[in-house]
Amino acid sequence: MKAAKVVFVLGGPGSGKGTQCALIVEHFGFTHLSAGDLLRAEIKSGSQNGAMIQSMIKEGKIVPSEVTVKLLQKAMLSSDNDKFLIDGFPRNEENRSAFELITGIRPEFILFFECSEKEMEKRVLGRNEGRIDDNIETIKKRFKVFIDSGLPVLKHYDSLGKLRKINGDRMKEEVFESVRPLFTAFAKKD
Ligand SMILES: Nc1ncnc2c1ncn2[C@@H]1O[C@H](COP(=O)(O)OP(=O)(O)OP(=O)(O)O)[C@@H](O)[C@H]1O
Ligand SMILES: Nc1ccn([C@@H]2O[C@H](COP(=O)(O)O)[C@@H](O)[C@H]2O)c(=O)n1
Repeated sequence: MKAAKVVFVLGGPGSGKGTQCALIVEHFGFTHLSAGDLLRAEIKSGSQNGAMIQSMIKEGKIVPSEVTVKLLQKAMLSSDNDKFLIDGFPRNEENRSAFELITGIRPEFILFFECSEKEMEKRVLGRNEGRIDDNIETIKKRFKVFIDSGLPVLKHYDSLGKLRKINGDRMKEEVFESVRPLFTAFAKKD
């Protein structure tokens, strides 16, 4: 597992992480692992953690790291690929340290989409995927959790010189033109 190359993809709810990950997969052959999608699949699977995860997501809270890291680790181990985009993770310092401790992996870099709350709110409310957390009450809670728990993670990686900030407040094609050079450089290095 230590040979795996990981890029963490972060940003507030609706900043466009999943959308840009799909484009990176298409152009650069990464495997996309969304922590949120893995947690939602765990609810659907009837796992004994399902009820707890559902209630945390409904409240916009962060699920205990052990649960999320195990899901990520399982997905990575069952993949043939060695390049992963881990989307929506780490959401707090506990997520970060648990991942490093359990997997022994340090990320190559962190892709961070900066976007205004007004734009993120508009996008999430317009998403129409039937998510239990895409309502104005939960969105406000998710914004607060992002500021309180997510910013310290970004500061940590910034101090290591690993943070790559992208203006996510533009059309998705324009955003991707800022993302592309980071992965072109990474592919050359590889
Ligand atoms: N640059 C963009 N401009 C306009 N709409 C966008 C843009 N990027 C994504 N969207 C739309 O906004 C919504 C949220 O995007 P997406 O799911 O990629 O965000 P996210 O950061 O992964 O959100 P979350 O963390 O809540 O899962 C989707 O409906 C998507 O189609
Ligand atoms: N590392 C994470 C990621 C997500 N969650 C929970 O899932 C919700 C939805 O996440 P998205 O990335 O799909 O927006 C999020 O609000 C958390 O409740 C988590 O606990 N830990």
